[in-house]
Amino acid sequence: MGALHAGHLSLTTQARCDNAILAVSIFVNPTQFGASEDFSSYPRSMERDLALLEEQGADLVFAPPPEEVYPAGFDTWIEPGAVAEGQEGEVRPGHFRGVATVVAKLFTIVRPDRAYFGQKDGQQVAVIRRMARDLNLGVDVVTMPTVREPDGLALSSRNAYLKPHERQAAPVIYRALCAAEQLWRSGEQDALAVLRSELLVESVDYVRVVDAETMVGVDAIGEQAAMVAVAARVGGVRLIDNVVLV
Ligand SMILES: Nc1ncnc2c1ncn2[C@@H]1O[C@H](COP(=O)(O)OP(=O)(O)OP(=O)(O)O)[C@@H](O)[C@H]1O
Ligand SMILES: CC(C)(CO)[C@@H](O)C(=O)[O-]
Ligand code: BAL
Repeated sequence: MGALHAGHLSLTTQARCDNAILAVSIFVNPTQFGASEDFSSYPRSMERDLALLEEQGADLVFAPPPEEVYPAGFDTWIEPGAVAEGQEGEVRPGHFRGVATVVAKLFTIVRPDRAYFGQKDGQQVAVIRRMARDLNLGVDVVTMPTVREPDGLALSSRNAYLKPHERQAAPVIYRALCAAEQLWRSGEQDALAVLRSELLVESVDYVRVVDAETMVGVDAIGEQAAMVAVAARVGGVRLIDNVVLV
């Protein structure tokens, strides 16, 4: 969505390496924001973003105005299924409908062979993978690892909202996820026990152990990869993060 940081640039660097042509979209998509969310205040830095993408060797930047993506009378939506019901989908009703619809439009306009998304938004990439498969979109969805600050905080455009003391507190989210991962590595299969470990961070919207592909909650962590997902408010800022247990 723009306000580029090293997390975004990890996607463009990999895409640049894998493909002859690199297209990047910068679009703060109004339909994935709830009425009381931060659409109008969301960080925007188009000139800086364009300079960074030029450095990255992008061939094309698609940065349409909202009315080009949603002209008057626009009224067709993609409604993802169960994969979008929990976690972010539960706290942000309609969010994944907006994400799926705009990503389907971007895929249709740009017609990429491969599309790159970050694991930081773990449910988002699961929703997009499911959509690409279910609708035979012919796009190979590539997931890139979460890029972090040295203290573990996942890079996010919304980190810019953190006040200094909140920025200091925010790495607790990743520390808690690491503690859960360690508990699992030490042989704990009980998903609830993993959850209980240390995931009592600031003000928690949710903390879940889900199947990493379907996003459906699991009781025991078995053969299938599981994702421990957290959304928490640090001060006024809502942050998400996750680790995958494989
Ligand atoms: N720290 C990160 N590591 C890897 N990929 C990331 C990271 N942060 C964002 N991305 C990915 O970059 C793409 C664009 O994300 P987006 O523009 O929403 O950025 P963001 O920084 O996650 O914003 P916000 O957290 O404010 O929603 C998404 O695929 C997202 O998962
Ligand atoms: C997938 C996406 C481009 C849809 O607007 C956005 O949610 C993002 O940048 O993560
Ligand atoms: N990075 C996911 C986009 C959003 O929070 O709306």
